[in-house]
Amino acid sequence: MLMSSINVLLLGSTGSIGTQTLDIIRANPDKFRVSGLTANSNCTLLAEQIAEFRPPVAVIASEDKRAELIEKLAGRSPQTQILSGYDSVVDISRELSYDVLLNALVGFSGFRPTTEALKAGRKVALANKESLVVGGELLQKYTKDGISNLIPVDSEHSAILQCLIGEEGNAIEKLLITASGGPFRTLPLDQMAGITPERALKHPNWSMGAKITIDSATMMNKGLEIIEAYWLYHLPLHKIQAVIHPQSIIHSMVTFEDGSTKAQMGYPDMKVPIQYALTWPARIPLETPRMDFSTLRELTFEEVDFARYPCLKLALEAIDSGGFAPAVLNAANEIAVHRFLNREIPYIGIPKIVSEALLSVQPDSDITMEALVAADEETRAFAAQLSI
Ligand SMILES: NC(=O)C1=CN([C@@H]2O[C@H](COP(=O)(O)OP(=O)(O)OC[C@H]3O[C@@H](n4cnc5c(N)ncnc54)[C@H](OP(=O)(O)O)[C@@H]3O)[C@@H](O)[C@H]2O)C=CC1
Ligand SMILES: CC(=O)[C@@H](O)[C@H](O)COP(=O)(O)O
Ligand SMILES: [Mn+2]
Repeated sequence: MLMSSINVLLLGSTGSIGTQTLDIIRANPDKFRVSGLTANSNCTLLAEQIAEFRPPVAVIASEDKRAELIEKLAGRSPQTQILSGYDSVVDISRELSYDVLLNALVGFSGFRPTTEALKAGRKVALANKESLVVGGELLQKYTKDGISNLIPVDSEHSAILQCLIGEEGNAIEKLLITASGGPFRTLPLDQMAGITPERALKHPNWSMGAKITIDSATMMNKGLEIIEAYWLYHLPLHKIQAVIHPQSIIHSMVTFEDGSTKAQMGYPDMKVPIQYALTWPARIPLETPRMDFSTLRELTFEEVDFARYPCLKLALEAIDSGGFAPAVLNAANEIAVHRFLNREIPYIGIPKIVSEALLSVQPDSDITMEALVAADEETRAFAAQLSI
């Protein structure tokens, strides 16, 4: 039972996770308050959200959208301080008064806010898996005992967290991270070159932002999630395995040393892990379809074929190499996905760019936030000019 309301700073409020988080907050006005909202450039939706939730602070990261935001808001929430610029997103993560920061930014843009919040001893509910991919090693310094101040929103990592309740002190033999396999799980390999952005953006089970939807198709998403699990749950890599489960009903599983395997299930709905991350370790009611086992026909599983999903292999190699390799992997992937969506490169160009970047960009310094930012920039420049 929650005793008092939870003040949420929501970064990326206009995105897929951001809007679903606001649905949860709207449904529970006595349990949650909004401390701050941020968007990149969608000032129309941000203005509506500010008018509805009346937060003390809101940030539009694109400086040139500030005037438009204020015009659209038309004085509907005079108590909200309007800031602009990406640095303001980082600053409020460190300085604002709130109980939990929900990081629903996409890509590298989430890394600095997560780092600053954790460094300042704040609690972070993390959807932005890229924060841990880029900076897992650095962030270890700022996380307390395990995940008490860093709570996963990602459905697989939430599933693992739920499986681990009551298992303190019991050794884990394996984490099984489920993957849908994306829209091209059964496509003949010789047809991969012709995949269009429209087809790749049709995820079989989940409705999500564009970047993660392409990552799901290539299974880079599962690679990022294995790295995320590595830093969250502190297990050697050989104990973290991806398994294809096309129905996305089992969100992940944990096998213990006595051979018992726990699985967390539910129809695909991100509101479940978002709400759980906000209220953890408590649960509160949520209106979402309940599992109906009388209509559930099959739960199937397949091994991952690296020839079909080379991005997953690259991600495993990057975390095995350590150092800056995961940051290079992430930056190159972001640029490659962007170029694919812009029709500059074919679908099969995505792993080519990532692989070239991993071979070519090799920063050599201590891992600090500044060095990771520099590695990200260097890799982006490299990946943007690579001809495929
Ligand atoms: N969607 C899902 O179901 C799931 C998502 N995740 C993870 O959650 C994160 C968010 O994903 P998703 O909601 O799908 O992404 P979306 O693209 O839908 O939303 C991204 C949000 O971040 C803002 N944003 C984008 N770039 C910047 C930037 N450079 N500076 C500041 N703000 C920025 C966007 O603002 P604007 O709208 O103005 O562009 C938007 O509010 C990702 O890390 C993803 O991997 C994990 C599991 C499931
Ligand atoms: C909902 C969620 O957590 C996504 O990360 C999802 O897992 C993507 O689906 P894939 O299993 O296809 O990567
Ligand atoms: Mn996931």
